[in-house]
Parts: sequence; structure tokens; C-alpha cells
Amino acid sequence: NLFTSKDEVELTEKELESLYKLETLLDERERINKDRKKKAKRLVLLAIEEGLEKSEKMKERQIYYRNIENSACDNGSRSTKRATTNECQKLSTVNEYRTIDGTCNNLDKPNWGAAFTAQPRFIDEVYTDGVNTPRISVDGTSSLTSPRTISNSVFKITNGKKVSRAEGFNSLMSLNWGQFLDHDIVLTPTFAEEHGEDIQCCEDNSIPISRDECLAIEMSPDEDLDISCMEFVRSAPSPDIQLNAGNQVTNAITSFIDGSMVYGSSEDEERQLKGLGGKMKVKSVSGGDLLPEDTSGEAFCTLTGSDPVDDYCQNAGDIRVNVQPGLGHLHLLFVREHNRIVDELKNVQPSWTEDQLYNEARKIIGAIIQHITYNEYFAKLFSDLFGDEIIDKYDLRLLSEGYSKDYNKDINPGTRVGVATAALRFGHTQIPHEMAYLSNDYNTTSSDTEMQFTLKNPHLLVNKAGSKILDLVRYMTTTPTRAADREFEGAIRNHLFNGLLDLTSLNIQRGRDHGLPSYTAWREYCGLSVPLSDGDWDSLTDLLNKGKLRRLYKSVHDIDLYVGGILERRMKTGRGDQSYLGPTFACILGKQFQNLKLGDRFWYERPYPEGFREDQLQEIRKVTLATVLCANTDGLTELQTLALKRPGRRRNCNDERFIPKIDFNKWK
Ligand code: HEM
Ligand SMILES: [Ca+2]
Repeated sequence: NLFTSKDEVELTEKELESLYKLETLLDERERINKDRKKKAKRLVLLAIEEGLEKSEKMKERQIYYRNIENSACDNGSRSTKRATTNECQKLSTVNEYRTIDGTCNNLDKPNWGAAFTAQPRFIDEVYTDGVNTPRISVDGTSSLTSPRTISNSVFKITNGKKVSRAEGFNSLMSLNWGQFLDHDIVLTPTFAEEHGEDIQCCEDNSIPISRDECLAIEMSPDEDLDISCMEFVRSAPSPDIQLNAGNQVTNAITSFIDGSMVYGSSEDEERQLKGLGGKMKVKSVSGGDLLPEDTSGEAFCTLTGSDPVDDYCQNAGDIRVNVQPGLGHLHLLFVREHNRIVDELKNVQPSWTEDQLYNEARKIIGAIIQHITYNEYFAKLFSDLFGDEIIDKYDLRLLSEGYSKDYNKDINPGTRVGVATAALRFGHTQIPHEMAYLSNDYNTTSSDTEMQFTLKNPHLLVNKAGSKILDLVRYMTTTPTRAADREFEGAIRNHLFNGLLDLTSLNIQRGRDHGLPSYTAWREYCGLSVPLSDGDWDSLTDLLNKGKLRRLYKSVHDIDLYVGGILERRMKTGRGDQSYLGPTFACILGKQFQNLKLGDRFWYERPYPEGFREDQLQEIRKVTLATVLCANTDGLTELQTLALKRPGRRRNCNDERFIPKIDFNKWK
């Protein structure tokens, strides 16, 4: 106790007044919280009767996941296979290598982080009926403003031009890395028709169709697009649904940062992708090895038709590989690196079997992806992703030598709903207006392809039998990303996948679909200041555009997490630069990536057998994205040391002072 009777302090009148004000404010806040809780409880009680009925109906209905029949489900039926600790103990490699579906990572909780489990939450779901009906305003009666109206008001480019501001310091590789990482930790399946076809939620782009699987988006009065209904299919409920809880959604892939987008998240996928001799399957063409062709005909991919020879749909460990060429390139890069590592290992271990080569190469690839993510993506971007405060608070710093002893089997590594549905989607602000090639003088850009024409279309990557990859890599490592701000390019805000679709509207609606609590609940969860009343807009000093928000939402407590998170002022890094993220998204992502580090038994800094021998670990610690790019890009002779940043100076790929190489003799 600071105030003992001896040194009791006499307060001035002004100080007394402030103290009194503070006490009143605190009382007021407590009352409001009590009221809010009471209101929420009443809603849940009201919903129990009607809601339970609905939840039963959802469970009974056969659920068909889009495009993933071949992975964890057989013939479209749901996989209910779950691992047990006993089964895990019987696996011969349980101490050394990850399973393909992420089971048995945690030996007490063998399904934590595994594919096809329910996404855990940081904060409980909020549904109006306690089950699956999207939330309404906290006033208890008004519905929330349409996501598209919000998008048109706050996410549109307003600088008079069509293109948003460039960041200047970060290369497009950083955009690709964010998406590649996202596709390692989460894939949320949506409903689909019985045979996998897309569900339609709007008739002729104008009239919403009434189906339980739909939440079509209403267009706004000030509309650029000539439609009055935007497609939106709801996420499929998780098989792990609890009778008396709200709807939960599924993660179809492993949450762990384990390279599942390279190898798949099920044995079936793995079998399809594995080649001979421990290597991954490739399509060998004159420009080098490319990703294998999708033969299922179900790839999320449309070819342009004008280029039938230079176009094909790729197959990889994650079904989203064809979403954009920069993402597809990273998939290809790590398949090439896997195959290169197998050759290196064979040199030093000529007697190893196919399986030994495959398993060890897969383990090294997983380690490299973890290392690049925490070392370069989180910490070395100009403007760190989180800022140093978050890096320290959430143990995100890597060791430069020795082993990590931080593994904690009580930490659930599962990708949280708030991460997948909102925080990690910050990356959508960085998407550029166009893609192109850059020639070897680093000056001449080929004619640009507007971004919307490169989506779902791998042409720029596979063009001319792979011989344009070098030009694409030059473009990706040199061109800046768009700023991580509130502006989103028309290519994704009006013409996503070259259609009439708005990614930011989808993000907001997905939050409501998944029962995400509103922005202020997340601030409270993160220990940040919270508005004291429904009308306390002034307390949102971290947000820009308060005026606009006031027109869009009835109460400060109605703001969608995605909207609040994007509009928040960005945090400062230790050097005084601006980081990428505001405090709320930084907190959500900080916690998630702490869980993915401390809750992963195979975290690469752990000792052998889960991790590596110490001398091997030192080799992995040297690797940068530039190392991997130099080793696997035909004709690339020089590159900056940090490929996620734009080049200051380019270094020779063979200069190991700047672009180090793994010494595989350590695997002897
Ligand atoms: C050209 C680039 C990109 C395109 C076209 C794209 C497109 C999409 C689409 C269509 C969705 C699903 C939206 C929905 O219906 O809910 C999505 C989800 C998502 N995106 Fe992106 N995205 C891109 C880049 C990125 C980047 C750079 C990041 C992160 C840094 C990112 C993070 C996410 C996350 C976390 C999800 C949720 C995944 C899930 O739960 O299944 N995206 N994106
Ligand atoms: Ca994974």
C-alpha cells in the first residue's frame, strides 16, 4: 500500500475533482457492462428454444465442403476421425516428424491444431439467437448497416486517382509471404451444393435467395456496381458443434506453421503430391520444374483461353494455389527447394530410404518457413509488422543460438476465428493495382496486367514454359506493396476474381457469419481503452474517420472488428517508425503467433528429436528468403539480402556474407 497513514498526501482541490470524475466514470462503466451482459443473456435465453431446433437442422443436413472431397472427407461425407493419445504413441516417428494432418503434435490433446477441427476462439461467439443468426445492433432492434455500404464509405480510394498509395519500403514479396503464411494456418470451408458446385445466393445479381446457407450482401445506395445483390455463401458449421453453444466453423488444414500448403493436410493429398525418391511431383518443362497440373478439374482456377499453351491450373498442398501468380510462385519455390534438399541429403546420406529423405526434407522446409516468418516477416520488414512492444510481449523473438525450452503443452495452437476472419486479413490492403514482369536491367516493366485479370489465373507464372519466372521474381522483389491503410484497390473491392465482388464486404460479412464480437469487445480483450457508452465516439481516438463511422453504426459497440482494426492508427516500432498494424490487430496476431510458437512440439528451435541437432539448427538459422530464391531461380545472379524489403543494394547470390547457404555436411 502506497498510502500509509504516515505519509498520507494532501490532495489539492483540482486533484480531488479529477479523482471524483474518475470514480464516477468507473461506476458508469461497470453499470454499462452489467447492462450489456444482462441484455446478452436475455437474448441467449430467448433463443434457446428456436435456436436449438435450428442447430439440430444444421447438424442433420449433409454438409459438402467445396473442392475438398479428396482431402479429409470421403465422397463428400464428413471426416469424424479423431486421434487418441494411445494411437499417437504407436506411431514409429511420433517424436521426430509431424503427421500430415497435424494430429499427435500435442500428445495429451492430439487433435489440437489438426486439420478438420473446429476453430477455437479468443472471445466467445455472438449470435442474436445464440446459435447462428448474425448479430444486430446493441440497441436490440436495428439491423447492422450492409457491409457494402460500409465498404463504399470507408475503404474506397479517395485520392482522386484510381490507385492507392504505395508503401515504398516493402516489396510485393511481403504480400505474397503473408498470403502463403495465411494458407499454412487456416482454410475455412463454406457450404457447397451436393456435388461440389457453388451455391447461388442471388438471383440474376439482384434478388437475394432465401436459404440457410446464404447471407447475400445488400448493395449500397451510392453504388458503382450495377447489381443489387452480392453473392455470399456461409461457412459450413464444424462437425465438433456443441449442442448448447453457438455455431463453430472448421479449419480444413493444419494450424501449425508446417508447410501444409506445400505437402497437403491429409494422407490423400500427400499421396497425390509425392513423387519418386523422396521428391515432390513436378511438371518438367524447358524453363525448369513447374508445379504439377491439376487433374481433378476442381481447381479454384479459370484459364484465359487466349493463352491455352501458356496456361494451366496448378496442383499444390492448398487448393488456393491459383489465386494469384505471386502466391503460386512461393508454392513452386518451396517444391523446388524440397527437391533440391533431397538431392543434397542424398549426397551426404547415400543409404537413406525414400521415406527418410522425404521426411527430413519436409522437416527442414517447415523449419525454414517458420524461420523466415518470425525472422523476416515479423521482425525485419521496414516498419515491423507488430512493432517491438508486441514482439517482446508475445515471445516472438528468435534465439540466435542454443535451444528453445519454451514448449508448453497447455497452449492450444489452433488458428483462432478472430485471426482468420479479421486480423490476418489486414494483408488485403497491400494488394496492388497490377502485376507485371521486370527485365534484367531492372528498369523496363512489361505491359501491366491489372490485378483482377491475374486472380484465379496462373498465366503470369507458368507463361512461356516457366521461362518468365525470373522476370516475375524481379518484379516481386523490386515493386512496392500498397500501403497497409484503409484503401483497397478496385481490383478486389469491385472486381474480385474478375467478377462483381468486393473482398472487403466479404470480410465484414464473414465476421458476422462467424459470430465475431464487435470491435470494442476485442479492445477490451486486449486491455486497450474502451468507450464508456454507446455514443462515446470521442474515445475512439485511435480511429480515423470517426464521423463516417458514426453515420454507419448506431453505437460504438456495433463496429465490426475488421473495420475498426483496419482504421486504427498504426503502432510505432522501437525505432519510431510506423508498424503495419494498429494495437488491436497487433494484439490478436501477437497472441496467435505466440501460440503457434510455444504450442508446437515440433517448433524448429526445439532440441532433437522434435527439432534438430544444434549444428544443424545453426545452419537453418542462416537461411533467408533470398537464400531460397537464389538457389531455385534459374538465371538469378543477384538479390537484396532481405527479399521482403525493396532493394537498397543487390548482392551476388554467391556472396555468402550476404546470402548464406545451408551446409548439408551437418546432416552427415
Ligand atoms: C491477391 C491477393 C489476395 C486475394 C485475391 C485474396 C482473396 C481472399 C478471399 C477471396 C478470401 C475469402 C473471403 C471470404 O469469403 O471470406 C480470403 C480470405 C483470407 N485472406 Fe486473402 N487474399 C489475398 C491476399 C491475402 C494476404 C496478403 C493475406 C495476409 C497477409 C490474406 C489473408 C487472408 C485470410 C487470413 C483469409 C481467411 C482464410 C480462411 O479462413 O479460409 N489474403 N482472401
Ligand atoms: Ca499448416
